[in-house]
Amino acid sequence: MIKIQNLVKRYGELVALDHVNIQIDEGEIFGLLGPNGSGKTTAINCLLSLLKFDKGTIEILGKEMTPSSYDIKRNIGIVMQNVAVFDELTVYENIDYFCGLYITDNKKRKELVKEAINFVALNDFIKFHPPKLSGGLLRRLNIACGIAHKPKIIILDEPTVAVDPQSRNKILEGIKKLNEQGATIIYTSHYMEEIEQLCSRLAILDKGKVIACGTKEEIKGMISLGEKIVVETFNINNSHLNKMREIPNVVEIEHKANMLTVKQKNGPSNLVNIINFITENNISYGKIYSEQPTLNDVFLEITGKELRD
Ligand SMILES: Nc1ncnc2c1ncn2[C@@H]1O[C@H](COP(=O)(O)OP(=O)(O)OP(=O)(O)O)[C@@H](O)[C@H]1O
Repeated sequence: MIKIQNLVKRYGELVALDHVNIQIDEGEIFGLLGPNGSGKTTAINCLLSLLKFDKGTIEILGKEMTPSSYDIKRNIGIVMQNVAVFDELTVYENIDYFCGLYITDNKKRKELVKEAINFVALNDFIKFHPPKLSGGLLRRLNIACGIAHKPKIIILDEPTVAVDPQSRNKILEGIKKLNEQGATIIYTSHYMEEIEQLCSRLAILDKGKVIACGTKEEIKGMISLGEKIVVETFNINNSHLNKMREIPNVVEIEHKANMLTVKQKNGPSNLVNIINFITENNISYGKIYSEQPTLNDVFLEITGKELRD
């Protein structure tokens, strides 16, 4: 569906995209994850030919994307980071206007607008003007305007920023539904939980570079951290902690407020080893559980900093 090769974009001295390679297949929900300023919006704007870039090629639906590729653009729905609707038009009129840019048949457009309104659950607000809507409802209107014409590719640039949890869930459910109906989705976010929940594959961007790309499992497999074992303990001392560091696969130990976190490399009996140590040393414990690495752990191990620094 989309092939980005060796994309370089500079703003003066700043290299905003540094030889980015990404391929997105039909039917995927592809996540672009990265901290603020990592280049997500720049990548989207290059993809849409809204920005000129310095080097590289972009193909969409098998053809080179250029500013005048209207046949390709007709197949793309875009939901920008900043809400872009007309305050003078009602909810209904806004969706009808954006849909009308692509669909000229009045009857068909009416059906599509109705469908989009149902889809984002704005039925009770169709006569409202945007300034009267809450932040979450406004974002839902923005989405309806971007998707009403049923495009093959839908690009959403951080659509849940500053949205209440209820609207956020509705937006995420809606994106899954659009994908089930056949749309290929590109979703940018700096929330790793959303990307984990939604996306089949993802690329992690940092300072304009793709530092990891693949399925969640592939990306988590790139790092040495296998799992984190967390134990609620009450009488553990420094001598115990030092001995635990010698248990096979243990790479890091932290003990804070009665919670012991043991980071381990992949291994067959990590949890058993920790439980055995605790019981053999008469350490009293409450909860004990094992956590798989998160995308933040991947980011931390590769870049040395937290995703949300
Ligand atoms: N028009 C511009 N002129 C100069 N620098 C820019 C311009 N637009 C973006 N940048 C810089 O390019 C880098 C990438 O910005 P971009 O907006 O693409 O990142 P982002 O990952 O989308 O961030 P955010 O999550 O904050 O939207 C940042 O360092 C930003 O300051």
